[in-house]
Amino acid sequence: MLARELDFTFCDADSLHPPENVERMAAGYPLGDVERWPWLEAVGRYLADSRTANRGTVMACSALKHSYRDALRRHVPDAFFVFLDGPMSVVHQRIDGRNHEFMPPTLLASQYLSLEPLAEDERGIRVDIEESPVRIVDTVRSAVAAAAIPPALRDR
Ligand SMILES: Nc1ncnc2c1ncn2[C@@H]1O[C@H](COP(=O)(O)OP(=O)(O)O)[C@@H](O)[C@H]1O
Ligand SMILES: O=C(O)[C@H](O)[C@@H](O)[C@H](O)[C@H](O)COP(=O)(O)O
Repeated sequence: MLARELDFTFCDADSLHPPENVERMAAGYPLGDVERWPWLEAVGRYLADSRTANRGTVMACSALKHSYRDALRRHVPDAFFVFLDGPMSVVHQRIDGRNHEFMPPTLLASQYLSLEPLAEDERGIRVDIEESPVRIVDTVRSAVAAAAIPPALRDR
């Protein structure tokens, strides 16, 4: 939805996991840093290639830790992160009600344990997942547009 509004391409980072990561998650085991680094590199490369092709991309990605986002920023330094924030109970309810190719709902708790919210020094925005999708897209679109204005020209 956001990609459509921005006229960007969309990619789900789930599609960039190597098969062994997919097998691991499907078997109910959480990934660790070791398994995530090659995946994050693939995500970063995808974003850098999009940039080279002058194409904006919305990447749906569980870039849970600051260090993971640093890895992505090494490929695309001005990446804008949208932190979809909300209580675990809400996410639990939602993923219980969906069909996912490989992620069992039992892995959710470990995702929250790894989660590091966006820090002050990170380019991006936090949005509340209990808002409607339309409202979230609107908020993000405005934030992306505002972030595109050079700091020296803001608030004039
Ligand atoms: N803002 C929202 N309000 C209500 N339901 C939502 C919202 N965002 C996502 N959902 C629902 O939550 C479920 C999980 O969403 P999904 O897009 O699969 O999440 P993920 O970000 O983990 O890929 C889906 O059924 C989706 O329709
Ligand atoms: O780093 C990880 O542990 C995985 O990337 C993991 O986060 C998985 O990809 C998603 O949780 C499942 O995909 P959804 O984003 O669709 O829930």
